[in-house]
Amino acid sequence: NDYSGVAGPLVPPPAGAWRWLWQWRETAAFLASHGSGRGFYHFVRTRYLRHQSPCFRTAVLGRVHVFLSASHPAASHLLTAQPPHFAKRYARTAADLLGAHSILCCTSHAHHRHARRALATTLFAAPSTAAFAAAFDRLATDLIIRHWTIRHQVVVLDAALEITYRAICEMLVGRGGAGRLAPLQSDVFAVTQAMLALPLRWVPGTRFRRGLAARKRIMAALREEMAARRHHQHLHDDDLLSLLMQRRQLGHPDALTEEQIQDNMLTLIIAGQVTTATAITWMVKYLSDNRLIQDKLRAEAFGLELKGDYSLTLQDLNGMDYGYKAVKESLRMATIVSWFPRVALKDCQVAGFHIKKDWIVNIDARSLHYDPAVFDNPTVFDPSRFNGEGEGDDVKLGRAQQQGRRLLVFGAGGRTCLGMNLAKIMMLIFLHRLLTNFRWEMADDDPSLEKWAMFPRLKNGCPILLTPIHDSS
Ligand code: HEM
Repeated sequence: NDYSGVAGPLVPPPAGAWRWLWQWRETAAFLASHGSGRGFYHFVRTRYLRHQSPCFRTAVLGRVHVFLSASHPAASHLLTAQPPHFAKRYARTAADLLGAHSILCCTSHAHHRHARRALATTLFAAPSTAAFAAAFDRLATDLIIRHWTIRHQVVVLDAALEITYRAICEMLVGRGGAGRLAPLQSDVFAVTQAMLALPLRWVPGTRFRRGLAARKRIMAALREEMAARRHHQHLHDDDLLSLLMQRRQLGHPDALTEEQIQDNMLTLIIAGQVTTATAITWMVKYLSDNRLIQDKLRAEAFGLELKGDYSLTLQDLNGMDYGYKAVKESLRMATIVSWFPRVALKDCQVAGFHIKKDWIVNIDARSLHYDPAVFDNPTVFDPSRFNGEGEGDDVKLGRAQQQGRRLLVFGAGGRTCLGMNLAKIMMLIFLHRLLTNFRWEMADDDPSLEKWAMFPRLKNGCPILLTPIHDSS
């Protein structure tokens, strides 16, 4: 699918009454691919093939959607230049579930800038990143060394969801507050599941209604936590909630309101937990399919010569050169967030295509990550494609540099993922602890994807058979 540079016509839909039929069929095909084991991207791939263009038009649930391959230069312009006539747009259901103030959903550039500055300056300061790595290492060690040692078979996705949830909650509300959020993991899951559901808010028992009810319980818990902190004047420095509440008390220019804080706490959990757990799961799967790479990574991990009951630091993670490449390659192959939606605020041209006001342009990262013109042998898991990426100069880019720079796993421009360093830290730590304690292989090779999942993931959750290192070496 090398479509870069090609600007074919944006095939118009049939006219008149046939258009309704076409819209209905497109929606039905989209929902059918979601509800099948092939995953929702099947819908997109088949349309690229049909239209033989980097851009095609479809209609889902009454909205016109344009898919634009991120291989096309116009796509990176849309992401990085953030032209004022485009705004980020998730489905209405996402805004209902995450809240009107969620950084993921706010469409106004000014509101977004304010929320992003408030969150980025508090959350991602260097000391909090080191503390986060230490907390995640404690959780991963507890899981892999203490719990997995007595098991022969484990399901990676379940375990990864559990520890990413706990790590993110601890970062947001501290270890004490995480106790209040711990019982709400199933509610967070219900909100995630509802994000792609049909918005049947008045029909009892629907996924969307369950998601809204779950959001209410999470918001109530966050309100209680904030009230308790205010009551006891209990605003420590070391978690995000305290920092945001302090700023509010002090009237800081980057302060968020109570509602903005609550919506964004939920957003960070949703944006960070399932994405990272899914990425960890795919990484484990790719490495069970590529045992030589698994062994090479293990050699690097043992070569770090960390002694005794060590805890991993950011400096240790910096030494995991091949590990880092494996993380990047897993992210490329899995492309957890397949496309990034933007809405046109007026009629305009994109890559020679006429786009009308209110159409959604989805910038498709997956087609870029599997484009052979950009990534050599894109269906092969090969961390060494990034060898030599940090070397050379900008004028004459080597192939590895080109491949590294075109990666779009965390988006680009002003809406780039706020948690990308945290996600990479979690993946590297998990990888290191698994490699240094076990060899593993898949216990069930069924490639089917989970139906109706927000991000593509294996239906079986990636069950693996573990062999402790000291038994097999
Ligand atoms: C492997 C894991 C992750 C992946 C693949 C991922 C991917 C992405 C992508 C592609 C975007 C941009 C979407 C767009 O432009 O439309 C994004 C945005 C975002 N991500 Fe992540 N993410 C991950 C983990 C995390 C974590 C751990 C957090 C925080 C705890 C997080 C918080 C956010 C936030 C707040 C945004 C919105 C940024 C904005 O709009 O300014 N993500 N993520």
